[in-house]
Amino acid sequence: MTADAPTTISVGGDYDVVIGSGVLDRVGDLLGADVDRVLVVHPPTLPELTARVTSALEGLGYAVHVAEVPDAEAAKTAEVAASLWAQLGVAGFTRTDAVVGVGGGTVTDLAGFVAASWLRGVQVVQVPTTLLGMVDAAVGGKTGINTAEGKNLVGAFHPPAGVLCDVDVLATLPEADLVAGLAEVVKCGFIADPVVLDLVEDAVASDPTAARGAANPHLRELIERAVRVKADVVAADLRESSLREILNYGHTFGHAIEQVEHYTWRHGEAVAVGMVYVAELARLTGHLAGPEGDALVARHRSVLESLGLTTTYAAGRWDELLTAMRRDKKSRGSTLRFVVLDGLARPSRLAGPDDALLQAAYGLVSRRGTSPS
Ligand SMILES: NC(=O)c1ccc[n+]([C@@H]2O[C@H](COP(=O)([O-])OP(=O)(O)OC[C@H]3O[C@@H](n4cnc5c(N)ncnc54)[C@H](O)[C@@H]3O)[C@@H](O)[C@H]2O)c1
Ligand SMILES: O=C(O)C(=O)C[C@@H](O)[C@H](O)[C@H](O)COP(=O)(O)O
Ligand SMILES: [Zn+2]
Repeated sequence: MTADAPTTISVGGDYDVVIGSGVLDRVGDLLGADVDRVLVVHPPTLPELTARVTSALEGLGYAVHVAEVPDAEAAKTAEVAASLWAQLGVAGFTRTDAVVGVGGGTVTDLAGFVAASWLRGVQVVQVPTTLLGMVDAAVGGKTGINTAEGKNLVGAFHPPAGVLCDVDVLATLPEADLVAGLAEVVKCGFIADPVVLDLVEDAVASDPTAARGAANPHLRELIERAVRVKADVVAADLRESSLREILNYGHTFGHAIEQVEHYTWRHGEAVAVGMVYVAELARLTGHLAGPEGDALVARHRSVLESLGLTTTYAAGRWDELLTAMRRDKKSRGSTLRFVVLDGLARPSRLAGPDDALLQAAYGLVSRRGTSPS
């Protein structure tokens, strides 16, 4: 692999994810024909990257409109979505116009949802600027916003026209955000591609500090491997009828933490605890058994903790967590469902486990205090 040459990963032949160094100005290449107007949705934190994308598009002759949205999870609300619909309406966006999301997963989720719902669907090009956005949120067409009752409860499946990942932009990403993105990368290792785990462990062994940042020697390969895992899964099952659920590994408990903590935890931080929770649940329910099962649960803790991720959560919150978990999209009626592992890269499902086992798994990840770091 040449680090400098862009890599293009096709998602089922429908669209491309372009991963490269210094590729940000190529955003126009991903827009389809006939586009006149473009709405660039961005957070307040990225003025320079937004200006680069905007001027690249203006240079190609597009009528560019910009929409600054609140940072992080505060962007994923009905009020913010409604403000963007108003802006599209005033500017006269038609079905041949486009939305471009520039930012982390919160921005690409919002931009994708607004594109999915405007005129029942206009194209969206995603320009993720966080590791988590590149390896997960911007790819695959899950778009959405939160409601007071929970995470991502309103949304649509709306695949992008293209995804542009310029790895150079990760140089300014705070370490905690990069590490949160690594949690989703590690997820791909446990559910589908164990080489990901080997690469993370190798990076930590050679330089634990570098491993947590843009200097991680395997970062480009990790991004590409995680995108391939996601691309293969969503190409086979866009609407999550079955296979796609594996990408939700660790999310039942993780989303519950995010909600209970009022989104003060990063998504990846919550998913890290969620993966340890569900690994313990798999052991308690016999999905993971014997010395191999024990070793796999221990590997969850060791890989995630070696990156500086917390693998425990405050005790005494069970009722709130359970209420939030019941709203998980994998639930069917009153039956809670989890993605569990039967072994490394052998995902399976667990439906309706005993409340006592659910709570016992919580006991195994519980501690005093609430902060993820
Ligand atoms: N749709 C999906 O399939 C999917 C998958 C995974 C996660 N998600 C969603 O993604 C969201 C989390 O995304 P996230 O972790 O990217 O968080 P985020 O969007 O909040 O970004 C994290 C922080 O990094 C800042 N930032 C972004 N790019 C930067 C850069 N290059 N340099 C410096 N700062 C930068 C942002 O301003 C923000 O403060 C959650 O809402 C989660 O539910 C969606
Ligand atoms: O793409 C998917 O499918 C995933 O589940 C990826 C997750 O990492 C992501 O956080 C997703 O937004 C969760 O979706 P939800 O359906 O549980 O809201
Ligand atoms: Zn996620």
